[in-house]
Amino acid sequence: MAFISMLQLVALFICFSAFYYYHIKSKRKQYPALPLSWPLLGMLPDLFINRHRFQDWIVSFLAASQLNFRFVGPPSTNMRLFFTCDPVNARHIFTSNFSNYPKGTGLTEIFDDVFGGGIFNADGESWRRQRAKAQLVMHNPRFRAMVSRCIRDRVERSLLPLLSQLAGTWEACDLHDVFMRLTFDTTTMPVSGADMGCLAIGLPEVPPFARALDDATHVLLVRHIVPRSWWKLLRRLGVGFEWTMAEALRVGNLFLYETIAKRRAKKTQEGIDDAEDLLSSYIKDDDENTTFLRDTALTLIIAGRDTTGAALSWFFYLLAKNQRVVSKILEELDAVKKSTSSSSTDGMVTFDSDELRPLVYLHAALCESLRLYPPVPLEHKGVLAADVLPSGHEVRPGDEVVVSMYAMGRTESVWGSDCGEFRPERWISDDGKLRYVPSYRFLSFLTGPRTCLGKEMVFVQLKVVAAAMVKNFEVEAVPGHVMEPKLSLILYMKNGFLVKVKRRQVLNN
Ligand code: HEM
Repeated sequence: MAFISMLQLVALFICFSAFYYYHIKSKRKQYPALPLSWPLLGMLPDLFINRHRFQDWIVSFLAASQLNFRFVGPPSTNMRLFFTCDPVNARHIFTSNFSNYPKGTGLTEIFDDVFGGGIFNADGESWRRQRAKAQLVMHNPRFRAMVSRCIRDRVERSLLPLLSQLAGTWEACDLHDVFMRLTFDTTTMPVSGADMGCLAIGLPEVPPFARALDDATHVLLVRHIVPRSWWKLLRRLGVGFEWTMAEALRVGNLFLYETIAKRRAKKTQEGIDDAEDLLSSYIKDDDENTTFLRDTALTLIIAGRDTTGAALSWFFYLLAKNQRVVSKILEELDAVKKSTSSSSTDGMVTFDSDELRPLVYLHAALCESLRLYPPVPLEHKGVLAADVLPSGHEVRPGDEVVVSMYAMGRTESVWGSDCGEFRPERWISDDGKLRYVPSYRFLSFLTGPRTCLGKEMVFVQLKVVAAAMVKNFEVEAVPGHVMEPKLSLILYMKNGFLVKVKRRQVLNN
């Protein structure tokens, strides 16, 4: 009897599998771009198969589903993600019904040991208070002047000499690595006052703090993918990738607490003036508690360094493929009264951020690059109360809303049939001025009350670096090098960006 029922069970299983196989096959045929839901596994198999092209996979399923798609994980995990790249939904989530879409407990748990109570991980009153304070210190004109000085100094003393040396040897270099080092230096200095010296001729070994940040960022991504109970167990046991995180936090905290102690000592001995770094401003005003200072400094360093480095990398990747755009940027730069930099940079030309502010084409080209390659490609939000989005889709508590900035930048109904092209002209109106584009369509810096606080600082840095490099060097991508985004929270380049650089003939005005 038991034997027969076992046979029956096997037969039943085979029939069910065959039926399901044909059902899936016909669905695949009908909707080839949409993820399919499997018993026990939900849609995870599609995610796994497409992990090497994660962002483009999201673009394809959102395009095939009128910009909105409900993704479900294995039933046991309660993983319910509502993907959207619909601008009206983005405006609703980030602005009109902002208070219903907090970071959510799922995300705050993932980020807790890295960002602590810092602004990225805060909601409600704590977030409001931190945002007001950060806005005040970052909008201080003396802080802005310090950011401009710092980036120009690094370009003249580190970036141009390094590229000049590489140009002399016609040696290939990884420009992605160069930019990550540069922006690590140019973020850590204004945020914490520490000079990391990552970018120099010979590309010295990066300091342990920089490596710790890389490791922590990687583990944060892994925590997004594996079920919560798994990574929490590994963390309790202190093994696997959670061991890496523990070590990264140890190294990171050592650096941060030492830096805070130095700033405090300086305050006691010499006082602190307005022109100094953000950490000093926090200490000067009300000397917040040490944990808060650590969380804030780390949040701002992570917020600024890799995003800006990734933005520069993708911008030069697009320029390398679009010489027409390079020529137009050069034309615009030729009209600027240039300041020739010091002899240490071999007569190369650099620009001050004030000289670059009026340049429309350069600004348009940077926005165009940020549209196609937003350094933060996805934004997650929790759902407090059940709601109906403007697209008509319902979301309920326990769902996670995932807005794809990467997909929105590549959506025809938002940017037109040439949305895949790099065309800075789309940002310029007929009278030659910058065209107004609502921030819920150009989401690279988010929109609404949580809009990026570093946006102005970013454009200053991007312009000073881009202008100096375009003016003094020709950048050629090494043929055959495959360029694609890495599966990560930031849009890094998976294989780096191998280039060769050549000095450009500079005619001084
Ligand atoms: C190209 C460079 C950058 C891009 C694309 C970018 C993008 C973003 C995005 C998408 C957010 C929203 C993140 C979230 O809420 O989950 C954000 C928030 C933020 N960004 Fe940036 N960012 C960049 C550079 C910077 C820099 C250089 C700083 C300052 C050092 C900075 C400071 C912040 C802060 C403080 C927030 C939190 C705002 C809040 O929660 O109220 N960002 N940024």
